[in-house]
Amino acid sequence: MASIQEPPSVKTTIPYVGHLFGIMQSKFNYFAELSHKNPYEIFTVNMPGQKMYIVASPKLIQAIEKHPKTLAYLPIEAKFVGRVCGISTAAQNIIEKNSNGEEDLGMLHDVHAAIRAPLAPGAELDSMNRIMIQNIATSLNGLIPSGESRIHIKLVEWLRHCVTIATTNSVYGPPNPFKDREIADAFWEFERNIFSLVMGVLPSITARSGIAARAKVSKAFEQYFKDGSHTQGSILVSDKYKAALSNGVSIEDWAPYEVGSALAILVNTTPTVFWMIFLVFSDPELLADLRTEIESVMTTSTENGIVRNLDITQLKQNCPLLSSTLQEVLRYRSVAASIRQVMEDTVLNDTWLLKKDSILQMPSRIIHTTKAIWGDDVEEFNARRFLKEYVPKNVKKPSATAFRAFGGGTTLCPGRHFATTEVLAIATMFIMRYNIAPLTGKWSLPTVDSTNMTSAIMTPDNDVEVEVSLRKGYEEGEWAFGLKDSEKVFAMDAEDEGN
Ligand code: HEM
Repeated sequence: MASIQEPPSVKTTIPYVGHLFGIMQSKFNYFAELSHKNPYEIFTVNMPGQKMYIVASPKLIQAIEKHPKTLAYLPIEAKFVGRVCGISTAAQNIIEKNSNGEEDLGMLHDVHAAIRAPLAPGAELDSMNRIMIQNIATSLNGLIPSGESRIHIKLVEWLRHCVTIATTNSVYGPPNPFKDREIADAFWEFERNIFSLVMGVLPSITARSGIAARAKVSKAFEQYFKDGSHTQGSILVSDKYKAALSNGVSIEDWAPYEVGSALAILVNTTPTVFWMIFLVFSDPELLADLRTEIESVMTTSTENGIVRNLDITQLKQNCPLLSSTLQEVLRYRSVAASIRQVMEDTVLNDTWLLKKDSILQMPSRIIHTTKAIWGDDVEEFNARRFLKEYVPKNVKKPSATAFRAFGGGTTLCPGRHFATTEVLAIATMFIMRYNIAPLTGKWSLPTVDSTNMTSAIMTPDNDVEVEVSLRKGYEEGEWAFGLKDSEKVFAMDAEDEGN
């Protein structure tokens, strides 16, 4: 039997002041570079007052997911929710009680169950998806004013507003607080300030504008719940609210918690759709191939004028290059941290001893940039990488578990079905309907240094100003989306395969 030992320590050169900085590092290349220089399947990074284990192997990640109670996520969320959301001590105590869902009890346990059910394939998800795609069609139908053939936009800003409105209208229903542009802008101001809020060092000075912005969105949510507006929203919003209230949380505390929850549903979709559009339009050959593929499933009716229909179910099932492109965008731009707290000494695979109170991280950036998994071209964007017939150079076909953009195990992103529908809807309509050209004349990949700790996808440091013009031959008529029921799961993540 192999000897049991703690993972080897690896020297770091950056000064850590706490594990929050460790989480930030997983957003950039730091841990990936460290891991590629020290090819262990798991290693230890010692920080003052905090030991952190960094995992670099998909096989070991699978072993970790088998210990959801001892290698747990919810106690970490319980610790930070107060700082992110600014809730009362009474509510913080409720959240921390049974935070690991002991005996299936506890507020976080109940809220998480209320999140997962409506976002799983079924009638609830279908109804949210339909509202979302309807809103996207409205935004895109109004992008170029009637009678004009082109417009200049800031791509990130435009996409962020389109995604914010489509997602929140679908979650919060007609009385959606985000419909008020001031509330939506305040939410994004709060998001920009998350790191200072979580750090908690003199927040009234370092996170002043974030606190004010959060209070503004929170007030709007307080009114929303007091008016009973959640009864007009999705089951997602009303069941979460019921779960919180039944655990004794007040409306005044649930409102700021809801602001924090909105981070999960909003922060990753805009950068994903931005990179998808950027990477497709900057590669004319890929753009042409995608247009041919999507054209084969697009239908056009002329009964009441020209109406072009993009059926999302068809796109997901019958456009392999489109699916592969989205998966590769997610692989190439993912910076998910996937954090766990070690609740008690745990031995993995009869080999690695993980000590109680340590933090465990499974950064997607390490797995997604390992040559031994993906091949020598791992650093490049290759839209064909996920096609069934694609043969990578110098390596076996990567195991599906090496795709970590939606995390995995107990924290596998429950919004992945909704998110892939949203990204595909926006991206395919841009691809089929418009030409896009950067105003600088050149597609230059933006840097991503300001990527925030809440983001699982790199966010561009600068916006990209583009000219969007109507595509020749597609100037006339209306555009719409179709969506059949989601009984058949679209398996973009290995954990959905076999459904
Ligand atoms: C392309 C867009 C998206 C990406 C890449 C993404 C990715 C992720 C990742 C990596 C996690 C953490 C997993 C882990 O720690 O192992 C996560 C968590 C989560 N995501 Fe997503 N997400 C996206 C969109 C969405 C959307 C649209 C929703 C809701 C409608 C959503 C809801 C959530 C929730 C509620 C969690 C927390 C789950 C938990 O704590 O157990 N996500 N997401």
